[in-house]
Amino acid sequence: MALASGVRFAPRALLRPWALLRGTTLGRTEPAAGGGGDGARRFGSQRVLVEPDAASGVAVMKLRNPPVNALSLELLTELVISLEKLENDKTFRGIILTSDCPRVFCAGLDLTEICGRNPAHCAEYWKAMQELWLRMYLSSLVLVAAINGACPAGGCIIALSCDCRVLADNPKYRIGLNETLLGIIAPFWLKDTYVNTIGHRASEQALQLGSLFPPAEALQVGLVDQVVPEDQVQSTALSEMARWLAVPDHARQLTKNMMRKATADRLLRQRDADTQNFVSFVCRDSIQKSLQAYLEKLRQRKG
Ligand SMILES: CCCCC/C=C\C/C=C\CCC/C=C/C(=O)SCCNC(=O)CCNC(=O)[C@H](O)C(C)(C)COP(=O)(O)OP(=O)(O)OC[C@H]1O[C@@H](n2cnc3c(N)ncnc32)[C@H](O)[C@@H]1OP(=O)(O)O
Repeated sequence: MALASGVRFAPRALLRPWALLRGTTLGRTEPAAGGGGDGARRFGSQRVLVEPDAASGVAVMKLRNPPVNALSLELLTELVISLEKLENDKTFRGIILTSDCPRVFCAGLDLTEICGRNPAHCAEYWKAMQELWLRMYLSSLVLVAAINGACPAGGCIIALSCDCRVLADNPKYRIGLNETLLGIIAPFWLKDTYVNTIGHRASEQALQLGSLFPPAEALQVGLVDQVVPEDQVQSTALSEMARWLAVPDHARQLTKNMMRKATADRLLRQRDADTQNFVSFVCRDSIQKSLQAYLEKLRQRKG
């Protein structure tokens, strides 16, 4: 998206996301329940529901990839497209990102995308993950995460790439980077994002231990900005949004860029190497075995 200064803020898509979406309903516009004019029309895709409010310049973007909003390739792609659509529409200044699935904000990487898949698929998947993070982390819009459910690993990545996080006060809604407990490692750009948010020492501990923080601890460590009763998450996210939108866009955007560019540039400089590392790492037999065992444990845990 172009800034007043002419600086291009978010990187252009290096993927061709449209190719994945043939036959889906992306771009369809339908009236919101009880809605009338353009400002109340929904658009979106199969897995991302967008409720735009032109009057306030704020859109609510809901993840709806049941049962747990695992980040499938399709969900990643649809998120990038929906974000780009709102960024290109000058009506919008902010997005509230939340979940349409009960009790889960986002379960992180869709493990079925990297278990038993060939290296080419894993590479395509990881590039889509990088793309979403880059776009969200550098978005010129204000992004507020209204976290209304569990938020582990890749879910936490999504939340961390927003400007502000509001978490529902439910002890089951834990947030953090638990990768080590699955036998995998957070990539450097995710580690950097963690450090930027909660500091070096807290990240060092939390990353090694794979800590998933319950709400009070997440607030204490600075992983989220507010913890509120579940029925107040949306209204609090809107109040936060108003606070951020009270600042002139150009000043806020340039400041955001100043704070985040170095972290994003580090990935942009070594995107291919990061992809190769990811692929060779997750395709190792030992890693495949631990991911399979973890998935199996998740499946058996049911009921
Ligand atoms: C030295 C070189 C280094 C190079 C480094 C390079 C790269 C680094 C490599 C990797 C970095 C990756 C970074 C990110 C990683 C991730 O995100 S991994 C995913 C982590 N996610 C989790 O651990 C969460 C797992 N899920 C849960 O804990 C729970 O499901 C829940 C989210 C708390 C929700 O609980 P509940 O409502 O009770 O739902 P169920 O557990 O019953 O689950 C319902 C079904 O959903 C399936 N499922 C859950 N999570 C996932 C998932 N992440 N992927 C795919 N599927 C998932 C679950 O199996 C159930 O399926 P069935 O209905 O039984 O079929």
